[in-house]
Amino acid sequence: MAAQPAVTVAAAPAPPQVRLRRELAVQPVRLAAALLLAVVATLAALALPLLVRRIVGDFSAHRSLAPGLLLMAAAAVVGAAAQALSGFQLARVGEGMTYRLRTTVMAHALRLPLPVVRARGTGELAARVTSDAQLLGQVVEVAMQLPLAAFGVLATLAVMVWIDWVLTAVTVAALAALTALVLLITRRMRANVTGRQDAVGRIAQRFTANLEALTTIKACRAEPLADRVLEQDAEQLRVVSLTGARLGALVPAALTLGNQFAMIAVILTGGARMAAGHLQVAEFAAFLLYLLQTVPSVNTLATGFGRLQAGLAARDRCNELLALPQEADPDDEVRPTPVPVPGAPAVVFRGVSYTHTGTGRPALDSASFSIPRTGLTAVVGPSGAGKSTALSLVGRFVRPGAGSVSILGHDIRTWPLGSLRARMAYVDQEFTLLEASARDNLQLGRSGTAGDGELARALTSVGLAQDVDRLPHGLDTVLGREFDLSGGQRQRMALARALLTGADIVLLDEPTSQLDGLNELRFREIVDQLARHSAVVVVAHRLSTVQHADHVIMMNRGAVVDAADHPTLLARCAPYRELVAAQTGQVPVRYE
Ligand SMILES: Nc1ncnc2c1ncn2[C@@H]1O[C@H](COP(=O)(O)OP(=O)(O)OP(=O)(O)O)[C@@H](O)[C@H]1O
Repeated sequence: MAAQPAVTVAAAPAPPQVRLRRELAVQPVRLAAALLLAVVATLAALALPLLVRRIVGDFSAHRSLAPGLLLMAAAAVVGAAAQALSGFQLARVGEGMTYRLRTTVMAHALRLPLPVVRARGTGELAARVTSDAQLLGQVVEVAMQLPLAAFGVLATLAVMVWIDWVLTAVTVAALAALTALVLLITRRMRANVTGRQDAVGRIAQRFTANLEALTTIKACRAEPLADRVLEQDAEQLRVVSLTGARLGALVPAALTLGNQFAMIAVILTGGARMAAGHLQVAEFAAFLLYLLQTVPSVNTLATGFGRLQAGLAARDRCNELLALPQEADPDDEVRPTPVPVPGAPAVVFRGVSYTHTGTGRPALDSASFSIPRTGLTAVVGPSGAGKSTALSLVGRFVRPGAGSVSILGHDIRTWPLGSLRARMAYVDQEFTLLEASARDNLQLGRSGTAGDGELARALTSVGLAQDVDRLPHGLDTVLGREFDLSGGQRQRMALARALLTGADIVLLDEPTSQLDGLNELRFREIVDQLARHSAVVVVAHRLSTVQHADHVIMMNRGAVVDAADHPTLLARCAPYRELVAAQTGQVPVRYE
């Protein structure tokens, strides 16, 4: 066997965090067009009160109103068209960013280590790509609207200064008080949105978990219990949302109040100035129109800050997920793929320990064993002995806390993850199928596509050819929803998948649990076929499988008790004898 290299592998780097400025710069042309159109819309809106002033002047001077009216209509139409086009461009930029964010977060989540995904929960992770991504998408619109609204307000104020600086000073004083109030409210909104999104994640997680366990819930009549727990989550979400709604409701109230104060102050001051002869009626009318025109921009500024805070809170939640390291090593892409050492065992465990997150007791405790390059190896032992955990370590779904694992003569850490898994086929306890066609499910894990003949041979080997033929679209039937397979059929489908991969190491976790007598016989034939060229490792409870194995590893409480062939273990290993006796109904198992 090759000497074990000293390997130090850092955790994989996370993908880049979501940075709004960088995201906005991805579509510069579209963004520039949106900005330009928005400026046109603002300028058109600014022209309207000036045109009103001109029309009032024309009216007093008995001049024709037609040119002024025509100009006004043209400014209104151009402004409206520019506003609509700008909004659409912004929406496209926003949707583009949401798409990138969703795909990045989903791709990252799929590459996280299994224990991390389990600890987080599927529903909670799903909430990040649904509700958080949506909140973040609206930030683009807001990020553009805020400077434009600020530009609109400033440009309007400049024209207002030109008309009457005293009235403008009164307006600015009223608006400043309003802005301070709104900023105070929106600052508190960000923390509230984080709390609300956390609560959305919790409810999504619990609901998903309950749907996945729906058969058990129904069978145990546990619907009321599930209702109660879900109601608690919904109540938490309601309470945190109410706090947000309270803050949100304060913003329009503050806006209305501020606008009304500004209007009253301007009317009083304007009346006094007109009485003193410092202001004309036409100027005052134009000023009032400008004041009214600032209202939507000020509203946009105030509500935009709130939406921005919500988007930033969602960004922080997505970034928190993106910061979690992936399971692959950083240099996986460039690392050379090791060549299997001739004659080296398929798998070697040397003093391997592993403790599942959150549990105090190691599931594997200094376990050492070796699995030959070909043949059938059965891993046996009482429930909770650590058999499935050992398989997870071989597939590098988890990494050892101590000790080392070698695959085909090389430390497992030297294998790029993709190359390592390409050498293995793994059939888990749930015989999972993807929501995809039977054809795609069969070819999962295979490097090239298989022809119909090869697929048919694999299906015949596992006794599934007729069942697949009976599906409405044969191999092209999408499995998982209305057309599903029975537990035993799924199990055989997973075996057919293992057959088609041509892997060096085939890991089978309790593969016969749902097979009838005939199919168990078939299973043995398939395993014999596989074991001629591969190392087949079976976590087995059935004596029939164990007796048949070339090599048996007996485990208990995370340790390897003994390893040899079946007759040798029967002769020298008392716990193994007890296990076999229990299988044949002779004596109960007494390990603990
Ligand atoms: N995802 C997990 N999180 C926490 N603890 C776990 C997890 N999976 C297994 N364990 C614990 O690790 C120990 C070994 O479990 P493992 O599934 O490896 O045993 P096993 O021998 O395969 O059992 P069985 O024959 O019942 O499937 C058990 O004590 C179990 O409770």
